[in-house]
Amino acid sequence: MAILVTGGAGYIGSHTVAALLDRGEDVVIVDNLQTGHRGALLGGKLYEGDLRDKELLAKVFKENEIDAVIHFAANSLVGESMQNPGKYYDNNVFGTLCLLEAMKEAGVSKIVFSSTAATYGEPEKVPIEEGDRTEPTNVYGETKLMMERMMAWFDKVLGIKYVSLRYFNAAGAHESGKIGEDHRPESHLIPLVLQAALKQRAHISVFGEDYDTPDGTCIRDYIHVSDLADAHLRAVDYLRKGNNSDIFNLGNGQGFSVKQVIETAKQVTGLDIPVVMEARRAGDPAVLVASSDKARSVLGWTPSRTKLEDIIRGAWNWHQSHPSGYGDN
Ligand SMILES: O=c1ccn([C@@H]2O[C@H](COP(=O)(O)OP(=O)(O)O[C@H]3O[C@H](CO)[C@H](O)[C@H](O)[C@H]3O)[C@@H](O)[C@H]2O)c(=O)[nH]1
Repeated sequence: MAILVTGGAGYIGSHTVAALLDRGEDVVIVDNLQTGHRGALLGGKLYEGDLRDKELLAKVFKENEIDAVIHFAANSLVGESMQNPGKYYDNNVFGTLCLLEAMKEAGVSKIVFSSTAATYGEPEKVPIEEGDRTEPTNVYGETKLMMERMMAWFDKVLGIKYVSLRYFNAAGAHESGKIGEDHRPESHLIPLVLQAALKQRAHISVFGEDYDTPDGTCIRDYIHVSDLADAHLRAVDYLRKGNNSDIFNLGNGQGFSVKQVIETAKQVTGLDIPVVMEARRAGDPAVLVASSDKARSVLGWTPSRTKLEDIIRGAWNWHQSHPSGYGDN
């Protein structure tokens, strides 16, 4: 039996594919390679194409004995979603509908879903727990919440079981040094800081130092991408054992400020990183930190790469050895 990974050539998808291959799973990937990279795949059988292509999906389910799906394929840029909402409803929401319909047709009843802390919006308290209010403040978070709700109804009506994993700030790179983070354009803090260290950009901008936090900059929960990958494998096992659908936060449980990230990057790289203070970025909550107690107790998940310094060192190794990311692919 194989596991279908949609969006498997993306950042978190490719690390999950690597972890699945490591434990000997058969892996089938569907990726349209719009934001993913062929070079990020360390193995598996790739179908290059889009979830909204119903014929392609029918062919994938026909040609492979798929037992479970891990669903990453989506657009995930908050800023872009606020400029082009239709793109997010189409690719994320309609794409997920096509996938669930294809699963129904093929009789596949297990799906692990890549969700986000952006489903909560401005948190009502910190650390955030799964039962807390979900009121997204951007279209990206809204579409992910809609996708979760769609899965809940496909479970109630058709018995398709899901595990939704709400990640906080994915960071770091694979221990092998072969795969890492390559977004174009890059908008995430750690890769941007490291690109500034490599002199690929003139400086790192800090978006706001007047937040209600100890040093005035935003606090986020940075979680290693390989720890995230491990949680997906545990979620597949959880569903294979016949458990019920559920939602889990995935984070370190520890927050670091933008200034702490930059200081740590300076130490790890031993390089000067020019910093420019700028205005707040729209829609950034001051503090986002996860309670991952539920994932720990129910899935037995324990993140093992929790030191910010180690997370940044892994990312630095990747950036140094791949200064142009995956190059043209
Ligand atoms: O050049 C930059 C880039 C980011 N930041 C700051 O660094 C922090 C982290 O920003 P990222 O863009 O790296 O990450 P976000 O917290 O905005 O977003 C992440 O978490 C979101 C959930 O809240 C979504 O899941 C999203 O996809 C994911 O990247 C924020 O306070 C941001 O303002 C800067 O100061 N300068």
